Amino acid sequence: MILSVDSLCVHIGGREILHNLSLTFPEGRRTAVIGPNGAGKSTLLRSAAGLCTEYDGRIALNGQDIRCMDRQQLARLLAILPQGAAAPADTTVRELVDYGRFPYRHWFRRADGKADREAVEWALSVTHLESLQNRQVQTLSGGERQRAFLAMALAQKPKILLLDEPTTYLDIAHQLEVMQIVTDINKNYHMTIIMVLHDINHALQYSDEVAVLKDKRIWAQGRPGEVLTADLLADVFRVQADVFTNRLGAKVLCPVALVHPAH
Ligand SMILES: Nc1ncnc2c1ncn2[C@@H]1O[C@H](COP(=O)(O)OP(=O)(O)OP(=O)(O)O)[C@@H](O)[C@H]1O
Repeated sequence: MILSVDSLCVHIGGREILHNLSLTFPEGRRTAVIGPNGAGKSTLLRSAAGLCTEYDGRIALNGQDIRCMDRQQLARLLAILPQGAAAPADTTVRELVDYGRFPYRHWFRRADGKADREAVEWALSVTHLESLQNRQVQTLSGGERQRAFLAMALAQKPKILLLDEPTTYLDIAHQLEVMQIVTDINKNYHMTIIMVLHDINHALQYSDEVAVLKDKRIWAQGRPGEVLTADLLADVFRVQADVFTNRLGAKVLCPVALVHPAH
């Protein structure tokens, strides 16, 4: 399942947010979308998920325009974990994950089918939430809550998973845990992952492709190790960075200082 964005222009409140943006997300790969605050990363993800419908251009799944799909049809192919997702009060983890089955339900069929139960069990299992399934979502820690929302998106059994800053507010161990779960899902189930990340080193370590957004446009795109350089960080983020090789032999960028504008 290939997600392609062609000549995408988004205006919100009379302001241009994305300008003539074209991009193809490779099937079965993990793509990191990075860029400064306000570059339009969330808008790109929300548009691709059908949540932002006021745009010019074309967004397609395997060549089919998403505007020609109804909400349930799109949700069987693509799931999004948005920033700051909130659960209704008094919802248990299992109930939350079960909401992820909405693309497969009809108004006249409320009862759970076998496929629904299996999808919920699977989503709870890959996110290591079995023991927490009867807890109220509002009692979970930040890391546990993030896994619960991830499980809800997975219960949709999508071909493509969109994650908007999935590690925000998590400590470093829980950040790595979420990134590892996402990597396992990608490897074991061939699910395409598209994730907005702020941590450049997560993009280096956990993605196969990177798309860099700046000033409403794609600034650079390609393999993370080639695209993410000290020069790019200076150009895009105005940050000086040192480059290291870590103990796994992987490239690491360490931000050191702001680039001072030339006088
Ligand atoms: N509903 C909205 N109403 C008005 N402006 C909006 C709306 N949604 C987004 N914007 C504006 O569009 C621009 C891009 O926002 P977006 O959230 O897509 O950026 P981002 O790259 O994801 O930023 P961040 O890294 O800070 O999350 C911002 O200037 C934002 O204020």
